[in-house]
Order: sequence, then structure tokens, then C-alpha cells
Amino acid sequence: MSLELVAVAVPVPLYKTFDYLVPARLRGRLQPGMRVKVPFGRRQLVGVALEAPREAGGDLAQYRHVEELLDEETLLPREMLGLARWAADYYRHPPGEVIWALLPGNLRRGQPARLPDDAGLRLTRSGSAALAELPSRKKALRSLLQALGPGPQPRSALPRGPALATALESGWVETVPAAALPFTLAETPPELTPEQSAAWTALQATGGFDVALLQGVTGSGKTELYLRRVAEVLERGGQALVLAPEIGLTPQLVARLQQRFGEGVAAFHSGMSEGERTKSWLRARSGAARVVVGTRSAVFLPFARLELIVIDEEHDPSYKQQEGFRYSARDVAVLRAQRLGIPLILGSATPALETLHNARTGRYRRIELSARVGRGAPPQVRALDLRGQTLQHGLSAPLLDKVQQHLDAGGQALLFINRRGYAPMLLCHDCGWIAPCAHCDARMTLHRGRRRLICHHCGAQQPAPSACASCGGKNLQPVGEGTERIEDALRNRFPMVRTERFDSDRLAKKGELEQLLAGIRSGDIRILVGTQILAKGHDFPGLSLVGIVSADQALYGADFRAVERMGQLVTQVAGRAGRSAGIQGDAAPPAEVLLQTHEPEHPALQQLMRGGYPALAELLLAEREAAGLPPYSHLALLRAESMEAELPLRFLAAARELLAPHADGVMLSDPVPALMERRGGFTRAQLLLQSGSRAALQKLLAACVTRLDGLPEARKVRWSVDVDPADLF
Ligand SMILES: Nc1ncnc2c1ncn2[C@@H]1O[C@H](COP(=O)(O)OP(=O)(O)OP(=O)(O)O)[C@@H](O)[C@H]1O
Ligand SMILES: [Zn+2]
Repeated sequence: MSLELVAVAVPVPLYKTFDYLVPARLRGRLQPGMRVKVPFGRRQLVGVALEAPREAGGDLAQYRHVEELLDEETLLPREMLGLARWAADYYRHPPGEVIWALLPGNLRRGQPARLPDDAGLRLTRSGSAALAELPSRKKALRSLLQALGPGPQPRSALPRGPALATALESGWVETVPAAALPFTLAETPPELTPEQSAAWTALQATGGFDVALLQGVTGSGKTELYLRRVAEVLERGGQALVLAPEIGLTPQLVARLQQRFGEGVAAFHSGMSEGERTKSWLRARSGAARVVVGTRSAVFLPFARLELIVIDEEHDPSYKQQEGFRYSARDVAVLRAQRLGIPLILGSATPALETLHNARTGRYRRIELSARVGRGAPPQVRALDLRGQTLQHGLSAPLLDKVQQHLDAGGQALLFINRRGYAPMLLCHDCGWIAPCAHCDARMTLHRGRRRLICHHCGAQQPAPSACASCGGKNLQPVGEGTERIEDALRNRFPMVRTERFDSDRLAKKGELEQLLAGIRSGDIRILVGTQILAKGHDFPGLSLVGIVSADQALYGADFRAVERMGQLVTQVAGRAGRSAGIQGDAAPPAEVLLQTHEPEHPALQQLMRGGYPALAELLLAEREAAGLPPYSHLALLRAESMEAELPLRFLAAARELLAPHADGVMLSDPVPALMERRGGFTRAQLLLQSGSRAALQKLLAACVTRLDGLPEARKVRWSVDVDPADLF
């Protein structure tokens, strides 16, 4: 009998898969997508078979044997293996690590995978017979069987207790998969507004693969359209995936979906325990979870019958993984939808410039919602000129007066500042010393509540000093503002109302955000101070004033996406205001959005205030086109870092030499120090690859990336390649 070899992906940082011999006892059982235990060096690893075993001849002495087969059923369906292979190629990441990224922790360690889909119960024929005979004192059992009389039911709709166990044991009741349950809505959907109706017709117009950009202003009822699209899929027995950019936004989406569909809604994000994640993963795989709401990594869930993907807030930078396997969940979703031939909805009030460009060139369909449900458009952003104003902890008198006015009128105020801590630097007024991070080219941020200096780049901490490290003087002053300082200032100024801070320091504990959000809805919290955590997706009906403490930094941000991000954040945070107008009888005063700036004439701000985000996007697209930046070109960034200062540039110079002969239609920059050259003790440098053609860029990467580790200069250097980088830091 001839021997068989199987290609296995193992979790090692190497750009290849490994062949193993299939022992006779596993012949005919081992299938692509199953996990195996294999020897690797002196270790034993869990890997995934990527292909069906193939007959092999010749000298096979060099190969080792698969030791154990861990799955009875295919764990990763073919679709997932193909998607992983594509992602490994496109992002130039080791295939074993990509496959690894698709599995939850329990399954990586080789724990057994059970794929239960017993979401529903049905009465069997013997069950019907039993029901007729059961004595009336068997109350619980009778009522269970009776409830199942009309047809299968979800478990959750049935009475719990020992009766169910008896019924299952006796064969009177059997389980059925989720897809076999009758589809019912748990609530009656609202009637669509005329604008929503038009969008709905447009959304439904095509079948098969289709990317629709649903560009709807904040509060225009995009979610209602997602829900309807999901309903169609569930009705056919399909599954849907809804992605949100942040863990904090998943509970409200899960709640909305449960309210509409009842059972079968699962969540998947890194805020869940490993056990919970594994459960959701397996339920997606088995089909028991009919809708999954998740963050970035959920794009790789192994659905049994995926028929729709929705990406809410598609512009959000969190969809891009920034370390290790650097994929964009949005772009992976587009590819996945294409391979499956299913629709994808990208929803946003402020689409990414890449997405707008794809809509312009006809690759995506654009469907617009220009009005809010209820009435009118979101409030306009007005500039508040700071020049010549005295500031109290970064807040101008006119802004503070506005807060007072809105509080008096029964409204709520949100002050937005995208910086945590008390102040971004601590300055010695006597000698000019500024507390630096010892490991980064950066300043330490003062966190006054914790009495510490913290570096926001490497996490280094130290107690806040009471004297200058340089001259010993006692005159240390915090300079600039963070959320803590704004919170303090507002508490002092408005002691009679409750002010709360929303940032990742304050919301470290599980459940805290939910509690505070409830406090906002009930009106208990009157002033909100927060970072982008507050900007996204939340619905605050009583919020009438939004004050943007500062956006000036972004106008001069070193990254080419800084102004785009600023425009998105400002528009999103502005969109939290005035959402109840016309819906809840105008309880809150008319909404206002004020942006403090020293640069009211800046063209980007002018454009944003006059024409909103769409106008700003026009301006930025024209700038990008003139500069040959994305979406008018494609980028990849080769990064290197080392403890030894001169090595990264030396490595990149060697890399450049290796790349240059293959760089057909691709521009290679010179190796340059990173914007923040030293971070966390490492010296960092980068090399930019730029091309008008994605194919040319891919060809170059395919020819060279796997050879970079072979360069002698690669020793003592950590390097990585970032395809379609989100930023150039
Ligand atoms: N047809 C409708 N009739 C009545 N109310 C509706 C309708 N559609 C949506 N709503 C309500 O209007 C509000 C705003 O809708 P939704 O949250 O879906 O907007 P959105 O476009 O997703 O907003 P954002 O981009 O800010 O998240 C919600 O309270 C929603 O329940
Ligand atoms: Zn640091």
C-alpha cells in the first residue's frame, strides 16, 4: 500500500506549511480542516490539515507521522481554509499563524470540539402517542408535550425542569437544529420612513455578491435597515454576521437583535471569557447561532451558512489589526462576501475615503440616507474662535456659558477630548524641563487621580514627582488637557450636577460602561466628558450640547489620515446630539455643536462646517489624488525595530537592495527613522512601498518577503510588513 502525505499548518512564524505522513489507522478519516497533533522539532503542536491527504512515493524517510487526529468532523470548512490562504498571501503573514488566529484558545490547545445544534425541540410520533395516555397528575410533562404539539419550538420558549430530561430519554421529544425552527419576529418592526423605504428597495435590488455602502447621517435609521436585511436571511435559514468596531458597542446591537429575533443571537469579542468565545465559535460553526455580533476577529468565524455581512461604522480604524497578523476586517469581509457570493453592507455616516472612492468608481453601490428619523439633519458644527480668549483648563468662557444654558434648559452636555489623563505633559516652570519617557521619544502624561506619570506609548509608569528632576525646583505645572482635567474643571464649575468621565481608564471594569450609559439615559448624569468611546454609535436622547475641546492637533497631525480621522470623529461625536428631536416630543433644547479652535479659517475645518463630512471628504480626496496617496495608490510598510540603534536602518537598506530589482511599478522610499524613533526601548525605522497597482505591489511582496529573514542584517531586528497600513507611524 502506498503512503499518504498531508499538508499541515502549524503555529510557527514561518512562511510555509509542513508535510506529514498519515498513519494507516487514520487513512480515510483525515480530512481538510481537521486538527491534528504533530511532532515539530522536539515539541508537539496542534496543527490543521489544509488539504486532503495525497499519495506519495519515493523516499519518504525525511517525513514524520501525524500523531493524533483531534476532530471527527471538519472543524474549519473549506471556505475558511481558502479564506485563510488568501489572507496569508495578501497580508504576507505565516499561514500557520493565520490559521491559528481563526481558532479560539480552547481549540488551539486541542480540546475537543462539540458542534451542538440542538437549539430547538420537536415532538416525536411516540411523544404524541404518549401525550394521549399520560395521566393528568404528570403536569409538567404534559404541558411540555402540549407546548410542542403545534410544531418545533426553541428550547428557551419551553418550561425548564426534569420533565424535559424524561421526555428526551423516553424518545418523546427530539432536538432540531436552529435552521429548522419556524422564523418569527419577536417584535413588530416600525414602519419605514419614505427615505428608508427607498433605501430598502435599493438594498434589495440585487442578489449574489454585492457591496452596498449605506451612507446615512447619524440617527438616520441605518440599524433598522440592517435588521430587515438580517430578517430576510434568517427566514431562509441562513446566518448573518454583524460587525461593530468596539466591544462597547456590541451589547446594544445584541440587545436590538434579540429584541427583534429572540433566540439565536451570539456575541464574539475579546471582552468575553475564552469559554464563552469558544461557545459562540462552535455555535456559528454548527448553525445554532443565527446571527453573530462581533468585533474585528469575528470576520473569521466559521459559519455554516453565512448569507449576509453587515459592517457598522465601516470607517473605524479598529477594523484594522495593528500587530501580528495585520488584517483589515473590512477588506477581508469584502473578499469573503465575494467568495461566498453574498451581500455585504458597509454602514457609516462618515465612510472611509477608500470606501467613498470605491463607490465613486462603481465598485460599491452607494445608498444614502440624508435625514434623521423624526426630522431634520444632525446639528451643524460651529467654530468657537479661541484666539484672544482666556482659557480655564482648556475651556473658553463662551463654551462654559453654553454648558450652563443647556443645563438650565434641561439638556445634557458632552465635552469631547481625545486624550486620557490629566495633562499630556508636566513642565518645570523654573528650568523648562519636561518629564520624558525613558524608553520613548515622548512625554509622560500626568494622571492625577492615580498620582502617576504614564507613557501612553509604552505603558511605562512612575509616581508623579514633587520636584523637577533637573533643577530640583518645586514649580511643576501640568500643561495641556486630558479628560481628567476637563472633568475636574467641570465638576468645580458645575458642582450641583453629576459629571462623569468616559475613557478607557475609567471604564476598565466590566459592566461599568453599561451602568454609566444607563445613567445618561435616565438623565442622572448631566455632563459627559469623554474620548472617542463616546463618539461612536450610542444613542443619547437627552443630549443637546456637544463641545469639542480641541481638534487643532489633528490639523497638523503627521499622518496622512489625520484630518480624515478628525472629520469622522467630529461628525460622529456631533451626531450624538439632538437625537430625540421629533421623536420624543422635543424634551431637550435644540441641539448645538461647538468646536474650539485656534484655526477657524483652516480649509479643512471650513469645509467640514459648511458642507459636513461629505464636503470634507471631497476636499481630502482631491488632495490624496494630487499627492498620489491612498485610495489613489496602494501602500505597504516595512517596519523594523531593534534594541541596537543602528540595526533597523541597516536592515532596511539591505531589504531595499533585495526588493529593488523586483520593484516593477512600485516606488521604494529610502529607509527612514519612524516618526517616533524610539519606543519602548526600541529604535524604529521604516521603508514605504507605494504603487498605483495593487497587483504590482503584491507581486513584489510575494517575490521578496519570505527572503527577508535570510538577510544577515535580519538578526537582532524585529521586522514586519504591513499591507494597506492604517497609519505610517
Ligand atoms: N422607521 C422608523 N420609525 C421609527 N423610529 C425609527 C425608525 N427607524 C429607526 N428608528 C429609531 O430612530 C433612532 C435612530 O436610528 P438608528 O440608531 O438606527 O440610526 P443610525 O443611522 O444607526 O445612527 P448612528 O449612525 O448614529 O448609529 C433609533 O432610536 C431607532 O429606533
Ligand atoms: Zn514610553
